[in-house]
Amino acid sequence: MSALANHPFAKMNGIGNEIVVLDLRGAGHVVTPAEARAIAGHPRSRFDQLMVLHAPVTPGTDAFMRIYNTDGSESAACGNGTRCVAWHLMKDGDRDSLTLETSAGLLPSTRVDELTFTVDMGAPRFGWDEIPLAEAFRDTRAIELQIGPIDAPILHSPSVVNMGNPHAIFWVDDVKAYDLPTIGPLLENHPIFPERANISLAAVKDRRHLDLWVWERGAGITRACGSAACAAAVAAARKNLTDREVVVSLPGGDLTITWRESDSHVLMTGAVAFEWEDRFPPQLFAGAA
Ligand SMILES: N[C@@H](CCC[C@H](N)C(=O)O)C(=O)O
Repeated sequence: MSALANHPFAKMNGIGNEIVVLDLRGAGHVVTPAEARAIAGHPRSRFDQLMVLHAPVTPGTDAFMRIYNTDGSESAACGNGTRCVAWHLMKDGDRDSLTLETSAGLLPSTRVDELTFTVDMGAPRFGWDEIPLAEAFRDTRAIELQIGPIDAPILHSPSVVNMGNPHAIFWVDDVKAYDLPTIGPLLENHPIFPERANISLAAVKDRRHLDLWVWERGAGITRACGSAACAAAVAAARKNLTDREVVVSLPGGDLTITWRESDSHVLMTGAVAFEWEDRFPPQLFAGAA
């Protein structure tokens, strides 16, 4: 029988980004891509990201997280899921801060109020080989990439940012004027992105406000993506379109993003919601190794 049979999980969301939190600290089991897909396929445990907690690796941290997309692939960053994990680990105690870790680094997380958390998402990276891109670009504020007819591109010149995961941000006037469900997978899998990419459409409303719509690598259209909000905020500030603190409005709600001058770290603040707790039915994993 699978180690996950009858295991409890929490269904949550971070401004509409669907999250399942699975606490495997001490269990010694690593979720396989097939198990992640099986969990995503059940209505009670449907997710955009599955946040799996393992025993801490770095001394002084509280948990190491593995993050799975709907298609079973892994990511090293998920802003909305990290806030959900922070809630899960702080809900019954008297602590107001903790530090989580992924393969991309440490994520200090602080409670603002009962359902609002700030996560230090670390420093963005802008080198073409850090995104990563398949070929060298000197200026990652606007790379030479376009889709559509050569003389009348539909989308072109995205900014690219690594926030622990790869992001491309296309600048538009109205995020809903484009068919992102069709365009998103073409760009996610474009050969310029050897590890695929999360694809955002961003509209600058004023120097302190962005609209954002995201096609997520491995998950598709979601109601919110925290790392994309961070990536878009720093990309906009790098182009001097906005200040270093902005509100990013996504279909599921707002995140406040601050790109701190002192150490270049990006702070993401937003709400989480608890939906339910349940246990995985044993038959869910039949055939999923
Ligand atoms: N929704 C997340 C990002 C999830 C990871 C992404 N799909 C990837 O593969 O990098 C967020 O809130 O940051």
